[in-house]
Amino acid sequence: MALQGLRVLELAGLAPAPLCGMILADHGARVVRVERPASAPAVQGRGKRSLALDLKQPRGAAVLRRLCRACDVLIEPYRHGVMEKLGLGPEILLHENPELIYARLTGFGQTGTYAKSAGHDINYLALSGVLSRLGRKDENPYAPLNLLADFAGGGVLCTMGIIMALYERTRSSKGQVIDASMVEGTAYLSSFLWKSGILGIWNRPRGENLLDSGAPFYETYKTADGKFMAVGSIEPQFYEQLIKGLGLDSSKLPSQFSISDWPEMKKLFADVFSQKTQAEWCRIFDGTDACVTPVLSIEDAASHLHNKERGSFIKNDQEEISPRPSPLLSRTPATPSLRRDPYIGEHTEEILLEYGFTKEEIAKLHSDKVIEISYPKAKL
Ligand SMILES: C[C@H](CCC[C@@H](C)[C@H]1CC[C@H]2[C@@H]3[C@H](O)C[C@@H]4C[C@H](O)CC[C@]4(C)[C@H]3C[C@H](O)[C@]12C)C(=O)SCCNC(=O)CCNC(=O)[C@H](O)C(C)(C)COP(=O)(O)OP(=O)(O)OC[C@H]1O[C@@H](n2cnc3c(N)ncnc32)[C@H](O)[C@@H]1OP(=O)(O)O
Repeated sequence: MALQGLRVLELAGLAPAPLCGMILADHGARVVRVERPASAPAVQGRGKRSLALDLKQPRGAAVLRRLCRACDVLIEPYRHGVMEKLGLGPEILLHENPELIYARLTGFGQTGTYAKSAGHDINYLALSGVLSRLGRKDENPYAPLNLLADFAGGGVLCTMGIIMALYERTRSSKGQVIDASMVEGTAYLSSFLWKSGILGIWNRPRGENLLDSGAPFYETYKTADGKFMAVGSIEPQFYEQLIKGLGLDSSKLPSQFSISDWPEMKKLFADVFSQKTQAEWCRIFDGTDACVTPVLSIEDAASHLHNKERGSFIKNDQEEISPRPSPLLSRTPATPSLRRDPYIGEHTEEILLEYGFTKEEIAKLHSDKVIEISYPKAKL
């Protein structure tokens, strides 16, 4: 795997940092999740091991410093100032390990008025400018779950930063600090919104444009069985196939880009789509270039023929289904762990031994409650 041998410490965070760590683990990195003792169970722990360590105790922070001397990447997801307060700021850790990649994944970044403020995906999305463009006509802006800022602008772009820093390190033998702000990450991945002004596709109010549910040919429609179809027939040659599949006569319809007719066209399409089930529409549109696909549920996505053929989803030893790592690397593909996510502190001892702690040191840290060791219950 591409990241075989890479040592990563991921300090436990809510959503974005765990995705970042999981991507690295899927590609072979040895990711240790450093968790607060007695904390809530983590998610997105695929392929990781868990170390329960109390960083609030000076000896706990000292343990982390020692681990950082021997690792490649540290991912920290706390507000600016938290790591410094613990004596674990980048100046100290990079001084002790100049090759360390110190990735700071926060909402507002390390500087600026909001740097120390609490926030969540919706706040970062709002401050990036992107939220103002999301939503339907005459409705309030709408955040698409916590996918855009937390995961795309946060977890994924932070992973990219780490990979770029690792690549640069092969030349310089030097680590560096990554300031991954989810506000900026969200804006950056949405560069199209800023850089496509010349196309004139965003100059109407929210929900009245080509790609924001304004156009009848870029929309979802309810089917007779209460499911939905997604329509993305933008180009005229594909739109023509949509009209054909719907059984309509294009000579009797307004032209595709007659914006004033869009609301009426939507009503027409909605009426037609409501007359057949999702399966019936799939039989009509599958194999055509109409750009019409079923809106699958999270549960159904894995069993769709196309996704099955590609093995796009995997099942772990608990029968839990999740997406396979993407993209696919031809020579060094990711081979994600199929084991369940770790319990908090399940690997504390194993990890500390691996990083050079003695059994006596571990026992002392344990009896002083600096670390927590939990053993998985045996299956009887
Ligand atoms: C929309 C998403 C978030 C969705 C997450 C949800 C899935 C979950 C959120 C709440 C969960 C529920 C809740 O916990 C209640 C139940 C608990 C139960 O066990 C399970 C069911 C629950 C219902 C549970 C269910 C789900 O899990 C939830 C619904 C996001 O947007 S995520 C992105 C958030 N933003 C960021 O990550 C940006 C950077 N971070 C921050 O800005 C802040 O961390 C944040 C997120 C605002 C939180 O602020 P907070 O004050 O809590 O933390 P920090 O200021 O960063 O400081 C961290 C403190 O923790 C200390 N610490 C850290 N590690 C250790 C350690 N190993 N040992 C000891 N102490 C540690 C650190 O020293 C800091 O202490 P101080 O505050 O004293 O300095």
